[in-house]
Amino acid sequence: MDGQSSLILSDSTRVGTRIIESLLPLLRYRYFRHAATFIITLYAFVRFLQSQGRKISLNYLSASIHFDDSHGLYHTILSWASQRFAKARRLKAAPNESRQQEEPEMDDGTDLSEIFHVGRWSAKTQVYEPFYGKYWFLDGGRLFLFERRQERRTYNYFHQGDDENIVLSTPGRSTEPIKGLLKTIKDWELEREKPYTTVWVPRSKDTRRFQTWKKIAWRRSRSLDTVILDKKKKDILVADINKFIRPRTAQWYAEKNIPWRRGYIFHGPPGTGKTSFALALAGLFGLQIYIISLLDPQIEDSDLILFFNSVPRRCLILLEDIDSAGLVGGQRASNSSKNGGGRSNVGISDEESTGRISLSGLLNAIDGVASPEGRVVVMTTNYLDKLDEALIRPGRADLTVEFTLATKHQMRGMFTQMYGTETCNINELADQFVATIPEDKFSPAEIQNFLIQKDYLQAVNDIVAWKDKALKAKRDRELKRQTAKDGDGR
Ligand SMILES: Nc1ncnc2c1ncn2[C@@H]1O[C@H](COP(=O)(O)OP(=O)(O)OP(=O)(O)O)[C@@H](O)[C@H]1O
Repeated sequence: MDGQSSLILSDSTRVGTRIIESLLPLLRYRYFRHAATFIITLYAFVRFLQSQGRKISLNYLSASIHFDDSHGLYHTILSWASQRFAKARRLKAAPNESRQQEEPEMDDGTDLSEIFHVGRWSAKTQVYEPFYGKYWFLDGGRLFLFERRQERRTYNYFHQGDDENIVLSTPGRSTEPIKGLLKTIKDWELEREKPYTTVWVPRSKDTRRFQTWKKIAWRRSRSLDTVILDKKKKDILVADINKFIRPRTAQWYAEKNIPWRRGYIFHGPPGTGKTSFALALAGLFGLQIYIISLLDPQIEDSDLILFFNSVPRRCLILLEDIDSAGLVGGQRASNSSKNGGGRSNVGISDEESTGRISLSGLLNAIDGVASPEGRVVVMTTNYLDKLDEALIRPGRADLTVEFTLATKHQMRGMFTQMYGTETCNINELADQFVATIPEDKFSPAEIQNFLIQKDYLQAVNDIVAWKDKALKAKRDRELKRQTAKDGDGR
């Protein structure tokens, strides 16, 4: 420490000591002591009255609606509040990875040859939410309170976690004004350029006691136009869901005593758009998506029933790659293993199997008595012919939709979609592009992967070389597979 700073320190110590010394005589006066005690007591009393008054007014003189974070509207309200209280003094940096918010459309400031540093960029594009606490505001001349709370939950001896909820309150005894506010918030959400889809997956086994599902994403809905399919197939499915989810249909099912449920099977090679189409359908109809992986070792038959029973009334349940879950041929995995067939995850024995789902367990969950009405189940598979008849019978799978390797129509659509905004003769270039690639050889995912690396001229110029190389690679892989199979057979 240099001489100057030690001088300042000793000066301030001396001043402090002098103040205390000058106050000491005052404390000797009785009246002063009484006055000080009175002021402190009065202050504590006023604070007590204030807090009690607040409690009484919130509990008895106000109406409120609570939303926990598993509620479909939770993120809509939070997102609305983030805009409304953007200037609040205490904000919380939104966990971008879980919210999957829209990326701010700002220039990243670097050209393609420079290294783009995600950390530096994301520091500039951080999204904020109101911090936990209370926020009073006026809407339509009425006073409201938005409260964001965090509550510690003990799931079991080893596991604790934080659950969040939002409470909207208003003075008075009726919740109607809050419902009116919620309508405003919903309209605000609808008026946003593109709607969002909420994606849920099951919580881990230890934390399922209080809530079954965990939100993993809240993302912009994929537009149906971006999944390029045969128009007829698309129209049939869209019309089917559109009819199914209407209240009138629900009533009809109830009158006829038929369970109001719908199931679809999407089958086809990998990368042909099965998952993308399911997501786009959910976005189109405003359905939340619940994804169940039958390969999850933490999922047993009883869990499946719990999952199906705890989804909301109208939603889309996505059961992906249903053929790879040990359900092939209606038997547990062990049988296919003993027969030596199938892919590795199918061909595991019961003892080795980490998956604990049986076909009957899955069928029970789908048809369960307590399974909610109005849900749409989409099952995806690469191998329709390997599925058990029981799974694909009408009632469980009402429509079966085939997804094929890219047709000329699809390749054309993908090309125009990729470069449609460029100033070029898009139709002519698309014709040129499509003329060079054979149909039914590449998946739309492969075509997409090629296109995203090129501009429109490169795409047209490089497609022949790419096609030859890709076809050769496919032939080589097939040859290797065949040789390995022949070797095993010997
Ligand atoms: N028909 C299509 N139209 C537009 N894009 C497509 C189409 N099919 C696939 N894609 C693109 O390919 C990628 C993979 O698609 P997706 O995951 O939907 O395929 P999938 O059939 O579900 O594959 P898998 O059977 O391996 O699960 C996505 O990025 C998607 O945009």
